[in-house]
Amino acid sequence: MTAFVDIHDVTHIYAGSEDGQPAVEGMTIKVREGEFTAIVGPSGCGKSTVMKLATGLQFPAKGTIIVDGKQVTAPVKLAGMAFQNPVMLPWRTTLKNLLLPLEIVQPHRGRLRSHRKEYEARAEALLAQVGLAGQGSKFPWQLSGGMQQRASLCRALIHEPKLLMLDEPFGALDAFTREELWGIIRDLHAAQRFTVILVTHDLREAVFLADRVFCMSARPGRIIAEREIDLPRPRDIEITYTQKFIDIVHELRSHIKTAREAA
Ligand SMILES: Nc1ncnc2c1ncn2[C@@H]1O[C@H](COP(=O)(O)OP(=O)(O)OP(=O)(O)O)[C@@H](O)[C@H]1O
Repeated sequence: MTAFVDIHDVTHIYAGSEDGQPAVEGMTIKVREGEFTAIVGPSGCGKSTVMKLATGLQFPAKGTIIVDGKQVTAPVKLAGMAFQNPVMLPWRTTLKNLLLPLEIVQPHRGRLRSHRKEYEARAEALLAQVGLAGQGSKFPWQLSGGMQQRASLCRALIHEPKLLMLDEPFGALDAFTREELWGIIRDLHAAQRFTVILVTHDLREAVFLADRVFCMSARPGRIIAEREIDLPRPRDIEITYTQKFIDIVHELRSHIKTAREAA
């Protein structure tokens, strides 16, 4: 398989680590272009570390990381990211928060001033896609938590990244809002076919959204199981009540249980 994200035999020790133990050890993950993958595992097993390594925010002590055919030696520009906390700047409107990555990432930074209207139209179109049409002029504190999280997804996608990294993006939301956002990210992925790596504690979320789920061991994290999710697409929420879906969730749960017990 030609991997779009190729993490090969990676070991990482944080410079500030008190015990000098690796956060991840011998970690190998290969993600195909356009694939939606999820990473699950016990708390502290190194899921967020994998995200930081794949996007060039940390560099491994051992092993190689290749994204889109290039070894990662600096922050990866073709990635967009969204986290559990949407972290919007309160003094900027939602639209201006969306445009923020463009003020940082080249070549958009150079083009932004002369092509502002084009970029604003792209931001408005993204807001419409996530059900926030016409909300761009509001400040983030005028939006609900779920609306802010949708806006943060738009911000992650504004520079049309080939890779979307999602670190527990729905973790702080109530169950109904979370499921609503599953539908939104599913539709964005179906329309734009970017590659996704989603870190989540929610096994139902992983199975609902992903083409493949990786299970990690307890720290130092490595992959202990990989599960192809062969449920048909498009998936809607009804699928979460089917026996096949429930069986896959149970299977993943048993891997996590084993990993926790081995810790
Ligand atoms: N900047 C850092 N400096 C030192 N140690 C760190 C740093 N960031 C993370 N760690 C340690 O590395 C290990 C893995 O952390 P990481 O955040 O990747 O785990 P996680 O699986 O995402 O955790 P959780 O599920 O609780 O969000 C943990 O033991 C953590 O304490």
